Amino acid sequence: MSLLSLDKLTVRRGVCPVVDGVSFTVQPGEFVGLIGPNGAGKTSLLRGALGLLPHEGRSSLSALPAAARARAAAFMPQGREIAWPVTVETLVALGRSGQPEDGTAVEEALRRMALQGYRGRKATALSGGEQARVLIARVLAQETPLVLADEPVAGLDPEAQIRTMQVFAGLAAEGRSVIASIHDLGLAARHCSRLLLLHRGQLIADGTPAEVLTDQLLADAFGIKGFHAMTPEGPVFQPTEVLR
Ligand SMILES: Nc1ncnc2c1ncn2[C@@H]1O[C@H](COP(=O)(O)OP(=O)(O)OP(=O)(O)O)[C@@H](O)[C@H]1O
Repeated sequence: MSLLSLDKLTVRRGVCPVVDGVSFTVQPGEFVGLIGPNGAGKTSLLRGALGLLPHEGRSSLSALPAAARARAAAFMPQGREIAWPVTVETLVALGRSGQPEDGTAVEEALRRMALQGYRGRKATALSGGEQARVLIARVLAQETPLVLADEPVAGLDPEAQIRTMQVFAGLAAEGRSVIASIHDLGLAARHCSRLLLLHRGQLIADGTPAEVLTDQLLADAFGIKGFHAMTPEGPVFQPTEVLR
C-alpha cells in the first residue's frame, strides 16, 4: 500500500498555480529527493500534500483526519525557529505528543542524530545547525511510516549532512519512506533512491538519480551543467557550470 498518493495536486498562491497538476505515488522503502530551482514549488507541494495549504486535486494525506494524518506522516518545515527554551530531550520528546510515551523512540532519535551529548542543553542556546539536527530528531521520534522534510540538510556541516542523508536512507531500508526537498544535487544523487524534479510548479521528471540528473534536464530546469562519475562508493555528481 502506498504511503502518499497525489493526483493532479494544484496549489495556488494568488491566482497563479505554483504547484500545477502534480501526480505521483510513494511506496514504502523509498527515499525521495524533491529537487528544483528556487521558487519551483517544493515547499508548496509538501505543504499542499499535508493539507497545510488549500489545494485542488487529491492528496491521500490531506484527505485523512488530523489524528490519523499525524500517525501517518511527520513534517519538518523549512522554518527552524525554536520558540521555547526547553531542553533538547524535551523538544525531541514533543515528537511523541499524542502517542504513548516511549523513551526508546526519543533515545533512538537522539542517537541517530548524534545528539546524546546535547540532551540537557537548552534548545534555544544551540547553533542553527545544531537546532536543525534537534528538529530532525523530533521528526524521527514520531516514528511515522512517512517523513516529509523541507530542506532538512540546509545549513548543516558536511558530517551532519551525510549523517542525515544516511539516516533517511536507513529509514527507507527499514520499509519507511522519506520525501525531502534538497538543493544539494550531489547529496541527492548519492543517497536518494528516487528524484522528483519540479520546474515552475510542474513535475518534469521522476526517476532514479541517473534518469533525472541528465544534461538536458539540468540545463532545462537549473540552467547548469554537471560532472557525473560512478565510484566504488556510489554515484558522484557535482554541478560545474552555469549555462545561461
Ligand atoms: N506566501 C506567498 N504568497 C505568494 N506567493 C508565494 C508565497 N509563498 C511562495 N510563493 C511563491 O510560490 C512559488 C513557489 O514557492 P515555494 O516556496 O513553494 O518554492 P520552493 O521550490 O520551495 O523554493 P525555494 O527553493 O526557494 O525554497 C514561488 O514563485 C513563490 O514566489
